[in-house]
Amino acid sequence: RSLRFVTLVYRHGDRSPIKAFPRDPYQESAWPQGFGQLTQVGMRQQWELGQALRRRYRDFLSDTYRRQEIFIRSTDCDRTLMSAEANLAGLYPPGGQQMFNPNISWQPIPVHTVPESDERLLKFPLTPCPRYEQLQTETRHSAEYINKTKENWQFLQMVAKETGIRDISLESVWSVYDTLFCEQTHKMDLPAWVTPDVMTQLKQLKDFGFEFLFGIHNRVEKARLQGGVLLDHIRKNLTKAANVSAHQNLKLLAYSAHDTTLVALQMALDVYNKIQAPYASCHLFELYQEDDGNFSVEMFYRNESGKEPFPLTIPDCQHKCPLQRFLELTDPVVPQDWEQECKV
Ligand SMILES: CCCNC(=O)[C@H](O)[C@@H](O)C(=O)O
Repeated sequence: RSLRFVTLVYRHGDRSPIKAFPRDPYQESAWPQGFGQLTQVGMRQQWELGQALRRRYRDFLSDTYRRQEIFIRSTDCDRTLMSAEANLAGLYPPGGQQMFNPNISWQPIPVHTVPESDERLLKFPLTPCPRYEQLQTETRHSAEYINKTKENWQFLQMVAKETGIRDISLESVWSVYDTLFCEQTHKMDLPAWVTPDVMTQLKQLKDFGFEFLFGIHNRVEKARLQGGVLLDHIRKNLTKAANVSAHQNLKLLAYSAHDTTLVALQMALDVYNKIQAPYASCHLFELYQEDDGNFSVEMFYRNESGKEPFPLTIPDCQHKCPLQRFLELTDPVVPQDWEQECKV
């Protein structure tokens, strides 16, 4: 059997906080490049992912960059554009001939994007979509959501007071954890109220926030309106790759995106492990042509550096999933007409 086509979806590397809460001792000036920017830790994480992919696909990709075999698209965000560039530096270190300067072991490779206002594929949740908002309202009335709010009411009040955020909720608390996580990662002293137990509880609430976005209530319909849009695009490319002759050049499609991109996609595939996609984590789709000529799809998830990606299996299929079966099983979470299905 032979590997015919690969699609990658990865989260950017380590970044500075998106924002600071009002009473945070560290405001934007505390960060070298300000908020939301890829750090050198993040650049290294992406370069390392690129090197791991180079090893994994050393017999699949040409060892020198060939423009027809790879296409990279990123959201129009500094951290994702820079992540893709760092990733490519690891994936395609130029061989002798390709070095445009003998002192620089790097070559430019295009990273495509669309303006943020036109991004309809890689940034989630996709809005505006009235039906999705309706599902979110229904989710807020679910027992799970109401209980979670009740169980954490005192805690959320404490966090509101300590942070100076007035309207804190299960849906906004993610950014308190995120900011503190970034500060902790970069060895900045945390305020005294942030004990290890507080961080643990904040992390749990942050993870619940991701569940709220794409699950808890009516996961399948939420998937049709969210992650299923990206999955539809990926399915179309897998099907196209299975229908062109073997020397079809495009071998690798890479999408440089966000944690919500990976979570939306994995919720649609029903393979989400309930843990926020880590920095530079990568979901892999590999299309194989078997000896009998049929095609199968294998999925992997690399969410720990230095470890091999682990196999992901879509429910009701085996890890090596025949393409037709993969398409049948994912039909329910792919929108027929997104605009129409968003109408209420
Ligand atoms: C409103 C802030 C949205 N957050 C982002 O864009 C981040 O990149 C986030 O998705 C991430 O992956 O860290």
